[in-house]
Amino acid sequence: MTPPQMSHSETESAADQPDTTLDSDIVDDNDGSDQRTMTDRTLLEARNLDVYYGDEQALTDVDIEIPEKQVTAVIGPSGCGKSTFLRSINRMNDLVDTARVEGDLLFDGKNVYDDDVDPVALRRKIGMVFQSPNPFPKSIRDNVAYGLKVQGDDENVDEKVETALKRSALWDEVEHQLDESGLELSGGQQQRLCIARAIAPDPEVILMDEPASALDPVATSKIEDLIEELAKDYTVVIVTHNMQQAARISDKTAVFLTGGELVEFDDTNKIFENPDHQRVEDYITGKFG
Ligand SMILES: Nc1ncnc2c1ncn2[C@@H]1O[C@H](COP(=O)(O)OP(=O)(O)OP(=O)(O)O)[C@@H](O)[C@H]1O
Repeated sequence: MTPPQMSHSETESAADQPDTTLDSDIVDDNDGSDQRTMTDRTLLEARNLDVYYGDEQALTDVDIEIPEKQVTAVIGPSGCGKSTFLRSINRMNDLVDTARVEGDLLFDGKNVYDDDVDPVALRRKIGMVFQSPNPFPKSIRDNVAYGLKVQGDDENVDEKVETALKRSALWDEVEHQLDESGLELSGGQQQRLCIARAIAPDPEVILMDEPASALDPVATSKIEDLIEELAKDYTVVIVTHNMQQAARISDKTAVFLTGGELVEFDDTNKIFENPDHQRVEDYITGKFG
């Protein structure tokens, strides 16, 4: 079951909380070069992570180390906890009353569930893009500027909006209509607008929950190209039902199976060509799920 999408008002109220800077020593090493600077440095790590909704356990003892500036795909059958895992990374599960988290979720070595972490500051560092494009009923410019304004960042807004729209491969299509409504764009353009909104505050991680599942093949292909491009500068974690998509665009793949168990996590080629676990092979080859 896919949990309900957050409404705009929920998003705004989450983002309107007081802003403090996350305790983090991450250095912005984006030099703007076109070369993919893949490293195996761990940026996100779950240790013995359990997530419950009331009495129901959605994630069971998850251990994973997600490398920076790579694309990590999260796959598995419906209800296995993929979205729950994604939402535990930037504490979106905080917005679900019954959700409870145990264990550690480290972002650059800092547990995001520590008392001194402000979820709003965290979500600035770890942005999110949802399944259905959800632009605000505002102009294209204001949609992208929204994340900046919430943080009180009102310097060089136009420049930052332009940069975000260029990075999300939308600028060329909208540069002459920035004051028109974001809702008038096509579905694929709306999703790239949401990606621009997520990257405007210059996060380090972008979480994507089936970002292309509502799009046609051409728009999907553009989003896939964009995701590969984004991984030059950002760490991308993407939930997808589409195994071909995971195989095409990801460097690492995490396979969750029923019960919220992370069964295997490895290089994408290894997972798709020679997984260690029979259950993973059965899932990949379509024997179930
Ligand atoms: N808000 C919620 N309240 C209660 N239970 C929930 C909630 N969200 C998810 N669950 C339950 O947690 C389990 C994992 O759900 P989750 O949405 O994370 O799985 P998923 O793998 O992303 O599924 P899908 O592929 O269908 O989107 C399921 O049993 C689901 O019913």
